[in-house]
Amino acid sequence: MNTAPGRWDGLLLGARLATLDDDAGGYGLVDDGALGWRDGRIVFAGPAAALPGAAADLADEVTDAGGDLVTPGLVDCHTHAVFAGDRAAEFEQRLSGVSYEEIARAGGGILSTVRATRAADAGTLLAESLPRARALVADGVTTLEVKSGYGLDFDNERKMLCTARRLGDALGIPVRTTFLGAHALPPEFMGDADGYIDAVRAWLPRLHAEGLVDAVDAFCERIGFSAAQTRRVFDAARALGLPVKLHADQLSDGDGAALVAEFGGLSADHVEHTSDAGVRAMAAAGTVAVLLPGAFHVLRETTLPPIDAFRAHGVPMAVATDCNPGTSPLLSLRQAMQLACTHFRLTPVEALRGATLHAARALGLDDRGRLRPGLRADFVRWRVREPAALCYWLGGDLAVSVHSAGRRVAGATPTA
Ligand SMILES: N=CN[C@@H](CCC(=O)O)C(=O)O
Ligand SMILES: [Zn+2]
Repeated sequence: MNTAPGRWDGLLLGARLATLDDDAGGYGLVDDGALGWRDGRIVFAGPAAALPGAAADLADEVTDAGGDLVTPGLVDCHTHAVFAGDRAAEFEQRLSGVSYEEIARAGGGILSTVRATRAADAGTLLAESLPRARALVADGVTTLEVKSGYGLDFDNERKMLCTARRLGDALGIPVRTTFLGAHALPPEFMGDADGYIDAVRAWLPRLHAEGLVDAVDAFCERIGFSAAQTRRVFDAARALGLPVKLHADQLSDGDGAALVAEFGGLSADHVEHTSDAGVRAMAAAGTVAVLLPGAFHVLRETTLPPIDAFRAHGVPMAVATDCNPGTSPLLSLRQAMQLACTHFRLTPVEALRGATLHAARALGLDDRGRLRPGLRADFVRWRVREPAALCYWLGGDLAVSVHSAGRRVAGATPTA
């Protein structure tokens, strides 16, 4: 039953609900739908005709959605949205023919953002990061993951993770923090990657003790860290009971997907070069494939992730922005969904499920990503009717209002 005792905080009527609460992989569409919530949780999601009483008797605030599409709030499950500076000059350099790997090997790339992020004080870092996070929320994001990885020493990794938490407080949405100490080798450890991994392993319990770490990640790649080094980071995470995820097989097949699956990881991210064996390992472990078409697009990659194999083996596919200053300066998860459709040939329903329930799963969260009684009242009212329109428009201002735990965090007032 959808009903619950007591008055609800809010009720949206006349909505075209895409509940995504459909085990067959559909939109779970409900025309002339109603969505009710109380104390931050959904209490009703279904046909208005099935409401247990007159709207005015049920809820304190009743809004007519006028036929607008209403979806679960979007979940951006892979970002590096906290950083200082930008890399526009590097973009220009890459367009003239220099590759991302060449720039990285010459001390640019990630390390140039490390220099800028280390130089920024906490207030500056927050001030620079907030507009990016605000843009993501304005386009429908109600849960945001943010990684560290541009500090690469204890104090600066801590500064990044604290800033990520402050972003959530400022915007009124949950922010999930991922410790990515093993993102790049900082200059002070040049020639001693194993020594750096020792340091990362030592920082992790201290950061975790402060409640700053929800998951642990690494960049397993020829310009990042080896499988053996990644394994040592994962061992440290496991010792603390922390879940792992991995930047896996982005530029080459390094067996990253199989490695993170071996640790029962939440997700393998990028996965352009993942082998069939890697896909099978992910399927067996229940590891989500996080697709990052923004980085694929900006780097003008040509090797597609094994989408058909993920489908065939039932590996859930999430879609995220990978918002970062180097490979994916992307400030809209809807735009990432669009790129996932055009570049990776996801269907619009796969893209929407990928940016909601599968993304939630990639963060280990099962209380959001669908419109269902009992789950968080995270939802977006859009000024379109067709769910496919979310992937169809390139840019634009489509969100009428964005709600986190029932509270409006972006867009017009609920009655607008
Ligand atoms: N691949 C590694 N990390 C980021 C890029 C970070 C950067 O270039 O600053 C990514 O997910 O694409
Ligand atoms: Zn990333």
